[in-house]
Amino acid sequence: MQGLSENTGWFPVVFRMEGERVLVVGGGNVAASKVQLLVSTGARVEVLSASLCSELERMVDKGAIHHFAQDTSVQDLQPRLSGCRLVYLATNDRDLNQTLATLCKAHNVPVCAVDDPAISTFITPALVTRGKVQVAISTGGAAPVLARRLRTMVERVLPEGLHRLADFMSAMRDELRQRIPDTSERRQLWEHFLDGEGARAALAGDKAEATRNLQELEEGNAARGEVWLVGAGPGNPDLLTLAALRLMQDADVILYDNLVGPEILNYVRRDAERVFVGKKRNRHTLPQEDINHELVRRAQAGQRVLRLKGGDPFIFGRGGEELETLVEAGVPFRIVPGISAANGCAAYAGIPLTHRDCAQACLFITGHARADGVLNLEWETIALKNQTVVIYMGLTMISQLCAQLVKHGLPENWPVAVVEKGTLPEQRVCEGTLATLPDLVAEQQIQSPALVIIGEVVRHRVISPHH
Ligand SMILES: C[C@@]1(CC(=O)O)C2=NC(=C\c3[nH]c(c(CCC(=O)O)c3CC(=O)O)Cc3[nH]c(c(CC(=O)O)c3CCC(=O)O)/C=C3\N/C(=C\2)[C@@H](CCC(=O)O)[C@]3(C)CC(=O)O)/[C@H]1CCC(=O)O
Ligand SMILES: NC(=O)c1ccc[n+]([C@@H]2O[C@H](COP(=O)([O-])OP(=O)(O)OC[C@H]3O[C@@H](n4cnc5c(N)ncnc54)[C@H](O)[C@@H]3O)[C@@H](O)[C@H]2O)c1
Repeated sequence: MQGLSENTGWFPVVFRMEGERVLVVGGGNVAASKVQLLVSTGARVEVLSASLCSELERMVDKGAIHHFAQDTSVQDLQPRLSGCRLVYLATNDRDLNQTLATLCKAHNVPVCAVDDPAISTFITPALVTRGKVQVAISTGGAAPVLARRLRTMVERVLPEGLHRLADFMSAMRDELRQRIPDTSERRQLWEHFLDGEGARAALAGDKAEATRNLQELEEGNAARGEVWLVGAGPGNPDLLTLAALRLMQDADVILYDNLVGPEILNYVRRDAERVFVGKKRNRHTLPQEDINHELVRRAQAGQRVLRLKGGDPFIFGRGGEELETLVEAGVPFRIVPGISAANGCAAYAGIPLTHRDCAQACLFITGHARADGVLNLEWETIALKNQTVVIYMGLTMISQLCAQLVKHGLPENWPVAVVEKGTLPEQRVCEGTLATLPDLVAEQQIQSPALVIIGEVVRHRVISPHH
């Protein structure tokens, strides 16, 4: 299914730990780091180890944990397992950890051997905590240091008062549930709240202002749909804008084309409805008029509709036509530009689109032919030196294109490149000339989506030694 990532084998859930018994075997620094996390959940922690590091000793002295001063064998552990929620094996004895893990599994008690994810039935994620808000980061045991680095990054972006915001929302939830029984209406209200002044007030601890703002939103809360026309860029999710990402997380429904791949759709809110509206050359799944109509219909029903387009909506994206319909119907909209294929492919192929030595201009052209198969272009203005020509959707007409440019005055050895699946890991670049390219494309079986770049800048192509 599109949008689902591959099988990870691990599933993060959030367990209620208050008052639960947890055993930790081992008394070193690693045991201490797990014990600290566990104690902060309200779990009853029992540590089994002959020796304790100073931190664990301090916790025993404070009465925060129970200590059984014994080196642990199967016989010692077995009678303690009943009624036990989790077991950590944190000794420095790999064989022992393995034997004890087998015992725990036989008794169906979840176990983490800190030196061996392969025999563990659970592992500990890196955690960022702001009151009730917890962000858990796991690499499935692959790279704990990476998990730790990501934790630092998340720490930096989460706002300081997040716990206050969560507490405020929690406190208002019951009331709101009674006043607004409809779930999707309630969710929309919360999202408007989070976008605005109310959330800022709650973060800063100003409950009165936050309450006032929420009330205002509620009073003016006739469900109001809108359409967001968003460019998703050339394919690589690294090239999404922050605005695109935010709207992808907020939308109720998304209408997307072929050029928006699963890599991008992965970033759309999980429970948003997804509508594929197709669009491959000459094979529209939904005709453009139906798409326009669908956008209006859904917005008028109160949905926040994300119209997600490959590249930029205003560059060969028919975004203009969709907006005209919205304006006629009085539907509010927002436009978010995307990185167009020309920019993305040029950068990822290392071809500068302009260059002081040879190109002072750059033309973007669509290579989409008329129904009779003829390319109807202003060849005199295209077949010029000192400029770069970028052709979108030019692959099927490549022979005609090259022939016309030679016929209108460009030399046969004029450089041309085709970038297939630009910006994605599978990207291929095929370089040739107006004379050789059509055969090269056929030989190398270049497929769409592909972008054609014509001009001397192709000779200035640069490739980083690290790639
Ligand atoms: C997230 C964090 C939580 C925590 O510890 O609370 C955590 N490890 C952290 C740090 C860390 N761990 C290690 C180093 C030293 C560098 C290195 O050696 O690589 C550092 C860095 C440091 O300390 O800075 C060594 C190490 N760790 C494991 C092995 C065994 C192995 O992989 O085979 C070895 C090799 C031992 C050796 O060879 O001697 C195994 C596990 N470590 C996990 C979690 C689980 C997987 C989580 C995931 O990725 O999903 C898992 C499977 C089991 C578990 O512990 O539950 C915590 C971040 C703390 C934070 O938030 O700052
Ligand atoms: N998961 C992680 O986050 C992580 C991080 C670093 C290291 N490690 C691994 O975790 C292991 C423990 O690391 P550490 O730094 O805490 O080691 P450590 O040597 O400081 O501590 C080992 C502890 O285990 C105790 N122990 C030994 N045999 C025991 C037994 N039979 N019963 C009860 N306790 C026993 C020792 O008394 C000691 O307190 C290491 O082998 C290392 O490979 C895991």
